[in-house]
Amino acid sequence: CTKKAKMAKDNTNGLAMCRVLLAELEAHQDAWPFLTPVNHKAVPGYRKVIKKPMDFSTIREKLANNQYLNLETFIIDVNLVFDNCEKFNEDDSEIGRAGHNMRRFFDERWTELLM
Ligand SMILES: CO[C@H](O)CCc1ccc(O)cc1
Repeated sequence: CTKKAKMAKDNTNGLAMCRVLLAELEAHQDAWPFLTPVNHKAVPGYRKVIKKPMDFSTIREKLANNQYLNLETFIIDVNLVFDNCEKFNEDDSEIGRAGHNMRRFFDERWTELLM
């Protein structure tokens, strides 16, 4: 097959992996802080502190609208969820711990799928 066809296949495989990974993130017991956008009207300071909000439902919407070029651009958005969480929450807090647990789970899973 041509280089272009191989690239297309890789993207298809990459996007299939995004769907598998996102479903597993959403199903994780510690996913609850990340399932929907933070309500910045209800959380003082959030909009000021977190410049690029991201959550799993927004990632799902972007995936459905074909807004991820490949697995890499998807991983950037998932990491944004966890980086925002670390910025706004103490490590020793319910949500802080959930963020660390979810990041560890995600890192282990995508590396397993890719290796
Ligand atoms: C992913 O959750 C966000 O970091 C917001 C966390 C938060 C929301 C309300 C609070 O009273 C405290 C922290």
